[in-house]
Amino acid sequence: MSPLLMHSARPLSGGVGTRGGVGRGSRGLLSCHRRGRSTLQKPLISSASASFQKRCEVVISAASTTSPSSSSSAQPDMEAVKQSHGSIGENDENGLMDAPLGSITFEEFAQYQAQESGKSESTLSIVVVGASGDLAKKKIFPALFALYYKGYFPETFTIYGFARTSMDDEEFRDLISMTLLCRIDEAENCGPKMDTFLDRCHYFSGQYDSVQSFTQLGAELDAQEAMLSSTANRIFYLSVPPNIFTNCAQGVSNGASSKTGWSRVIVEKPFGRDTESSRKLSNELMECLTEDQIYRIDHYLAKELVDNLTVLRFSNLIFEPLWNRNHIRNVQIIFSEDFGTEGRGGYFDNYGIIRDIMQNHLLQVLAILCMEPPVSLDAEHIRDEKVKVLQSMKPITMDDTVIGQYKKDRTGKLPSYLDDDTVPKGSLCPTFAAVALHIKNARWDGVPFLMKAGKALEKREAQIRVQFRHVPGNLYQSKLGTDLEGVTNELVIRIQPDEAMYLRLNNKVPGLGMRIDRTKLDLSYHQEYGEESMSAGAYERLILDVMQGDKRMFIRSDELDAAWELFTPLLHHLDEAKAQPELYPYGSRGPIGAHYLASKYGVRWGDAQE
Ligand SMILES: NC(=O)C1=CN([C@@H]2O[C@H](COP(=O)(O)OP(=O)(O)OC[C@H]3O[C@@H](n4cnc5c(N)ncnc54)[C@H](OP(=O)(O)O)[C@@H]3O)[C@@H](O)[C@H]2O)C=CC1
Ligand SMILES: O=C1O[C@H](COP(=O)(O)O)[C@@H](O)[C@H](O)[C@H]1O
Repeated sequence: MSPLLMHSARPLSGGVGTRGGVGRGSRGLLSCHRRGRSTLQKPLISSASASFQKRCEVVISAASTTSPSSSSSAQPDMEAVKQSHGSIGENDENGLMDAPLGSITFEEFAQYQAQESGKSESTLSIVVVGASGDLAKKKIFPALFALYYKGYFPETFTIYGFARTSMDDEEFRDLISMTLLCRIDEAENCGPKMDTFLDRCHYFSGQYDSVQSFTQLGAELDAQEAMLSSTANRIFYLSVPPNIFTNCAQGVSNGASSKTGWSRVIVEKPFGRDTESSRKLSNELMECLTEDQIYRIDHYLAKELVDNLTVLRFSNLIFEPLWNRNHIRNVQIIFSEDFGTEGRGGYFDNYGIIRDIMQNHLLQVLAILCMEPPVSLDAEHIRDEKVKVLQSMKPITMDDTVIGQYKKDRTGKLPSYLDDDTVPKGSLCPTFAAVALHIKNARWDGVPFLMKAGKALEKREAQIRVQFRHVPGNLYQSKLGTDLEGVTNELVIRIQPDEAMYLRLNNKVPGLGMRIDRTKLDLSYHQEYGEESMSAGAYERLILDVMQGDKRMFIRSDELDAAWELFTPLLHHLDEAKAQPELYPYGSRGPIGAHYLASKYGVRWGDAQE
């Protein structure tokens, strides 16, 4: 049998609209996957299948009487496919070898058919690798659904979950449907949209270190996509533990990347444990992917108020002239969570709070806050400026570092870090850290950047506080008291919760006499923009950016390297010295050492004063 016949016969023998017969497990290549829920996918696939079947029959009958190259029926088809795909048999844009000239794959044929039937918009497939995991359930699938709900997906799209766990499509849909939400308006068509979305979700059980698994997945994707468009773009979201990133990237590159469009790979954090391991990981990824294809996620960059930092700084006249050592006394970047590492102790103990939060999320915030104005808003220009900030930072000293670990709360009801069964006995892993950072450049020389991050603290909060210098020769000094540093202007950017920006200033209390009050110019996002304004989650924003190829909010390899170069000596020193963390009670404000660190710079933590 000619290759043409072999390829063409596959879907026909699998049967249209059945589950089974083709590919893996219980799914058929052209299966409709629905039991009473589908509204959209079924007719689309059915009509594509019928038309496909008709075209195959023409080719098959022609091929069975004459050779494809001499067949009057088959010849125009082959030519048209060749024209629409360039030269079949040569390397395509992903460097993959296709079928030899003279044969035609089923996918190529179906692509041609899709093109013929007018489906010119490219289709998008998103594969979540590690789909059975915590992040996938909590963040990724809800974000994908929200994007679909809001109309950001192309008309045709396919979602695949990939993991080792054995599940069929229905079980997978049941699993992810638990966390899908209509955040905007529960009443507005949420149920039907959810059903349609779930219809497009499929599951593939495979091994992360098996190129064969990825090749099979690739073949399933080829088949799905071929019904929808002649151009298929693919996003692979690696939501797996970091030791499997490389295997997955190899699998994607060698077995599952798109043959007709782009393939992009989202890599979750952590990117290594230190400079060396991060470089190793980067090199391994670069062996199978190009930098262009890699999207290293830092979801803090997509938080609304972090995204707004460049707007605040570069579209308002009033801040930029003050944004330097002459006017700013110190900057604080604060992260706290009111829960411990419960359930994630195994992961966390290998990393600790500095690697988990500071080296990435908080340092990224600092880089945007301190960078020079970029040449443009282009991702490369912004990342160029961020790298310069990171490369201008002084090494962190132990004198400028405090580490802590939570113990039981005062009542003894809330557990200590060490009470977690997944944490090794006697672990010294810090769940809290505070550091003072310094930038050696003309703008920031002498300004301390105080950063602290902790788990199991009194509240969940992330904020930036820019404390300005006092007014020289202040005419109102007698009214303001002796602590002039305590009544300076302060710009507070509350990243979460209850997103807000406010400026602390001194103001006359209305009425007779002269009393001065420290008050706020307050922009509460909730009040100003309403609840809907905050409905876009960080993961939605990031996935949309990957769809659009916008890398502004993703970490470039040199940025990553500079971030590790800053923290690695400190991290190694803490490990080698077996530094003892200061214990603090669960639910408290953290170790007292953090307050001493701030006072060394004549500063008080702003969050402690509210
Ligand atoms: N969860 C969170 O809140 C956050 C997570 N991240 C990062 O996202 C990624 C995914 O996180 P999360 O979903 O929590 O991770 P999980 O531990 O839940 O792992 C995801 C999936 O990977 C597979 N897996 C787990 N351990 C192993 C292993 N040792 N060997 C092979 N496969 C394994 C499992 O799927 P199966 O067994 O079915 O193959 C699991 O469902 C990680 O890199 C994490 O650091 C980043 C920020 C927050
Ligand atoms: O990356 C991480 O972030 C979360 C905090 O993210 P948020 O968006 O909820 O503020 C943190 O809990 C986790 O330990 C860390 O890995």
